[in-house]
Amino acid sequence: MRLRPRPVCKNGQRSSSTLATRVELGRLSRRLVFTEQRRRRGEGKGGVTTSGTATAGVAEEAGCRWEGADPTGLAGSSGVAVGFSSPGGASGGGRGWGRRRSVDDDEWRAVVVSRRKPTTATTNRNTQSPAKKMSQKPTSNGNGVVTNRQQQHQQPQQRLTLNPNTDHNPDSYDDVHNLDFSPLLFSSLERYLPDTMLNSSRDNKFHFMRDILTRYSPEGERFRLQKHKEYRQKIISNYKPLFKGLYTMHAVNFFSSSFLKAIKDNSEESFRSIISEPVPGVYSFQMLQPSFCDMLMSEVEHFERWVHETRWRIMRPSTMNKYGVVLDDFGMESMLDKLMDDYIRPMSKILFPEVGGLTLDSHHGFIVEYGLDRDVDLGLHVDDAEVTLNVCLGKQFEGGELYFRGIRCDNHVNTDTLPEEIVDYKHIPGQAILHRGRHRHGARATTSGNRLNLLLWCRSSVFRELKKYQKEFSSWCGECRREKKERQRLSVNATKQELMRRDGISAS
Ligand SMILES: O=C(O)CCC(=O)C(=O)O
Ligand SMILES: [Fe+2]
Repeated sequence: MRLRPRPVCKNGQRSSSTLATRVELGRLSRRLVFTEQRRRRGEGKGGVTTSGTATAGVAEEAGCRWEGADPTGLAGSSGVAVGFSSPGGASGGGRGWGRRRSVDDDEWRAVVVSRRKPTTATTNRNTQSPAKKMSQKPTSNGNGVVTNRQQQHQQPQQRLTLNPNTDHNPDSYDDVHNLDFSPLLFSSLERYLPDTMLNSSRDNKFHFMRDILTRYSPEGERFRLQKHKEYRQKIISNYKPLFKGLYTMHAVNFFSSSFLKAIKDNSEESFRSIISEPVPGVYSFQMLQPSFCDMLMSEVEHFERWVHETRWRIMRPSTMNKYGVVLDDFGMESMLDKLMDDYIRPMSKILFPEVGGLTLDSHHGFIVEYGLDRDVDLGLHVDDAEVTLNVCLGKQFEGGELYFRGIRCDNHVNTDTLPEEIVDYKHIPGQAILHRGRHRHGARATTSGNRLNLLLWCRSSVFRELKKYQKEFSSWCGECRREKKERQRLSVNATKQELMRRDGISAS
């Protein structure tokens, strides 16, 4: 009857330009600089430990869920989960949670599986990312001598300064894809560059900072990230999409007009005008056009056929899914990034501000497939996400209802469910739901036909970083709120008793 925390995965970082993010990244940069100073003084364990904390804070985490063979060859010898905790004690425990095979709703059995995802591998098939270009192309050093950039960027002393240069206006790295670290972290770190570097080219600064940051990311983790990146790139360069139009965002072809209008209006009122709340904290709205749903399902079928014919070994969305595919792995990552940035974040900002709804900056996008000849059901679990988008694509099916069991923080994920928290939701093709990842849920058996759903787990690295410092109480956790109320009740009672006792004393 217990869920165990699932260590989380790392992924590339998407930027968000909120003030909170900037402040937070500023703080992380300072921590990184401090650690760098300690490392130079020979204190601590050579950067790995604390650096992990600094970079882990801004690195996104992905719930890469595996089934069966591990195509990257990185799985533990048992073939089961390889758990990762972020270095520096910033363990992922409780951020992502085990998934789940359950016989009935009340059975909480978690399978702890996790895999680090690669960092933002770009999915653009034709263009090489600026980061890649930066790292590969030999360039002129300005004296007409062509040098290898790697050498060019190797500075005799790779040091950051202790105090930031607050007058310096940092460059933006938002357009540099394929980064292992957040573009914001680079902007933030720029103020700590030595004076000689401050006015150097963006390319130079980028390499200088990346070399420093890389020292803080453990080698094993970098290896895993690299392997996953290669895995993704291999698929993308071999698989020929059926519908190319699905791989870039074409909003008018994808979304229903009511959804488009609400997003365009971009106000609380416009969002509330299209949503209903079938379960408290779960928002439902018409989202996808039937033609888009059909195309996406055909694309998935086409991909699965290609996998079968080529005997390609792919990663399933999770250990609990024998079927289903990770859309990010075969070219849809940038389209889904856009879906999160331009459509889901604006809504989450209004609906889920307290769990990082306004700073969502990375995602894990996949398709789940249910039916008697596919996965049948899904046990009770929480997602490795701050906000989850779940859209039913079709086809015809019976069963497959979602059941919800209340929102819980890490500390309370296994606590009892109150009667009012027990609510079911029936999927309708084209219809989306948006809920907190920490809203405990599962799916009942699909008893006939096939059900395919699009899932987008959206994450906020800022929220995750901040959460580390706020372990005591989560305003959004049902159990935390109950405990707080109980504490207040006890305190009021104690005060009353004390007053009565004093009254009694003075009366005698
Ligand atoms: O089957 C569904 O609709 C829910 C899937 C889900 O919760 C998940 O994959 O995390
Ligand atoms: Fe889920």
